[in-house]
Amino acid sequence: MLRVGLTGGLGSGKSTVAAQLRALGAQVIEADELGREMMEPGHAVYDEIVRVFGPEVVVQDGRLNRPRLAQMAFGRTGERGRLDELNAIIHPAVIAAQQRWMEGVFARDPAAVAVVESALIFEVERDAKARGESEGVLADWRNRFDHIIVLTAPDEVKIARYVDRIGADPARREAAIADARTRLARQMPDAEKAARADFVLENVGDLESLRARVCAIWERLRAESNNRLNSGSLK
Ligand SMILES: CC(C)(COP(=O)(O)OP(=O)(O)OC[C@H]1O[C@@H](n2cnc3c(N)ncnc32)[C@H](O)[C@@H]1O)[C@@H](O)C(=O)NCCC(=O)NCCS
Ligand SMILES: Nc1ncnc2c1ncn2[C@@H]1O[C@H](COP(=O)(O)OP(=O)(O)OP(=O)(O)O)[C@@H](O)[C@H]1O
Repeated sequence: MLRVGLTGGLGSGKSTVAAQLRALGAQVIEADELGREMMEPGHAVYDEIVRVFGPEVVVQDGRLNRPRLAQMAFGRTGERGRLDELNAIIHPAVIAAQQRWMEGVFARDPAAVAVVESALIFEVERDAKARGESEGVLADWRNRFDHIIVLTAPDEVKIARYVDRIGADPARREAAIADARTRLARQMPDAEKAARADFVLENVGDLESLRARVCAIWERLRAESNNRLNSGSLK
């Protein structure tokens, strides 16, 4: 068994690499997906968001108004926003769900390589400490992962990819770029992420070059997982 974190800033290529790893045989989960599930009506996280942010973040069908919540969380230009409050509600639940998912994967397949894709592996701990929470599930990402893969790219490349991916129409492009910059500003710079990584993938070339480097990393991860199983050194 091997627990791998796949991280990188917005638009760095995490989902792309996650899909490549999945095709090679990794078990992969996306933190964003877990977060989205928990933000659906019927979940405690949803209830807490509505309690803290008020009924204005709910639309008619009872689901959350994500653009409104994003505006409140990240703030309008020049405002601080309320992201810390939102993170404090969502992050502990998402990390706990990641842990449960990994336990399930390894129970089914002790040789599995389990990959958690998340933009915020390092930020979760940094932001929890800033809130004064130095104990608990968020405390140390090193306890949760055996290896970390970090994707990097210049901010302008990341922003362009993000804006293209969300399909912002030309009239909304400037606003989408500003939104991307606001989000990036709340993420750890690439150099700090890379300094904590076991594998750094600079994603500035074409997809084929990325895939070749992902394959090489995959071979090492798979071999290590098998070696651990064979030597009985399950953590
Ligand atoms: C504010 C919300 C409602 C905006 O939703 P929206 O659909 O517009 O964006 P989405 O969730 O798809 O995120 C898009 C990108 O924004 C960036 N981003 C999202 N949350 C954060 C955050 N807390 N800090 C920094 N960057 C973030 C990431 O790069 C992410 O890939 C949502 O992002 C959210 O609830 N964020 C806080 C919880 C969180 O950390 N989620 C991400 C991992 S669980
Ligand atoms: N090397 C590359 N060459 C060309 N396009 C790429 C490359 N890497 C990623 N992309 C494209 O850039 C966009 C963003 O990539 P992806 O969704 O994988 O990033 P992400 O880190 O998961 O983003 P987000 O944080 O916004 O969810 C996608 O449309 C993807 O197809």
